Amino acid sequence: MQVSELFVSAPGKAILHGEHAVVHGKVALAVSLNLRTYLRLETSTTGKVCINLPNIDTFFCWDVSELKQLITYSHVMRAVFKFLCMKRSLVFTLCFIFSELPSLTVSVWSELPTGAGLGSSAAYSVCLAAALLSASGAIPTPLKEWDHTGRWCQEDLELINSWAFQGETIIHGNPSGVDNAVGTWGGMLRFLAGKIIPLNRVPLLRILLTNTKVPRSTKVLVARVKDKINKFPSIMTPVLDSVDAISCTCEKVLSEMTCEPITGEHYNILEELIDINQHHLNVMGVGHPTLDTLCQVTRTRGLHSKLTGAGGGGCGITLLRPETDYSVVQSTVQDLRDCGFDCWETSIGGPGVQQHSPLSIKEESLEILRRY
Ligand SMILES: Nc1ncnc2c1ncn2[C@@H]1O[C@H](COP(=O)(O)OP(=O)(O)OP(=O)(O)O)[C@@H](O)[C@H]1O
Ligand SMILES: C[C@@](O)(CCO)CC(=O)[O-]
Ligand SMILES: [Mg+2]
Repeated sequence: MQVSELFVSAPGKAILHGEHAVVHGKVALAVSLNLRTYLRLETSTTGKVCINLPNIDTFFCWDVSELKQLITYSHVMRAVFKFLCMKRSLVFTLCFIFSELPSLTVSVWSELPTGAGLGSSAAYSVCLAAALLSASGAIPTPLKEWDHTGRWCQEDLELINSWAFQGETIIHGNPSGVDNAVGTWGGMLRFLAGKIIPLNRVPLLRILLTNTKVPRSTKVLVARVKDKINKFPSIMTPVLDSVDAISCTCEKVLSEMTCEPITGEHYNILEELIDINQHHLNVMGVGHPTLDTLCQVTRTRGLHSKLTGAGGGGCGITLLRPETDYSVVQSTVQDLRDCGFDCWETSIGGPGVQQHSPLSIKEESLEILRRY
């Protein structure tokens, strides 16, 4: 073990276009949010592995000897997978990253709503991968003495991303990898079949985020879409192809907006793409009455919305034009809050996974992380 106390964080994400279709090899455009998950890892001599997840009211503590027995008892892979069902990704990661099971405490605290479409599972998996890889010495800790945050080099980020993908596989079943890629690299990405292209030339977008607060599981929704594709392949394939074309058109428009004067027509196209994609997502069976309400309410204010992430409730995004007046945003937010939703204007493009000094973490988050 290389460290005694380590803090890392990773951002959540919003998918502009391509959710679900991306699982089936189509393009997705996704962007990091300035809402993050924080993780504290502390090595100890207690002979225990403890994990504290206050966001989901889950607290575990196991004797290292108990975990060791389980690992050597049967075939390693089988044991690990049996484990996973009960004890989630931590043990999985521990078994493979460390040659000796270490004694440590991991605490996670997130600003993201859990299970709401903003990539909370990926941010969690990215943090866990980065912290455990660093603690084991597989990658260095990038924080310099005089800095408050540190970022890993490209090669280390690739390793973190690949482990985070394993975490997502446990939580999601069949993830595309787009969420953990955004959690790892941050910024805006084009994602296609595991290929990640950072989009550096994109305009500053104003986005309203709405959480319908309807709980849902990405795993269940991804499986639902797969069933539908298997049942109606000739009907669903064109829908997925159309979503792919929407992502590509959106990417082209965003790129044009950085090299020519932004016009109303650019925004008209972005809005139409949002509307069409929302219809497609309903066709895939991942809509929800609350998401319909979101679209209707924002439409009465001249704004366009779609679900983001896996759908079935959770969060939606609303595109704001640069000229959208503050009073319009305020009234829309109020209308949506009156529907029982959480709603806020958000900034996008936060940095990917990073290591922190305690000084760079908000006091209240630090207090929660050190409480256990
Ligand atoms: N802060 C956290 N602490 C512990 N577990 C978490 C945390 N955040 C996410 N998780 C795990 O991720 C699960 C939610 O993942 P899920 O993929 O369904 O939703 P999401 O990632 O928020 O949305 P989407 O995948 O649509 O972006 C939770 O049930 C929990 O197992
Ligand atoms: C629904 C989905 O496309 C996005 C979830 O944020 C699933 C995935 O890509 O793994
Ligand atoms: Mg998820």
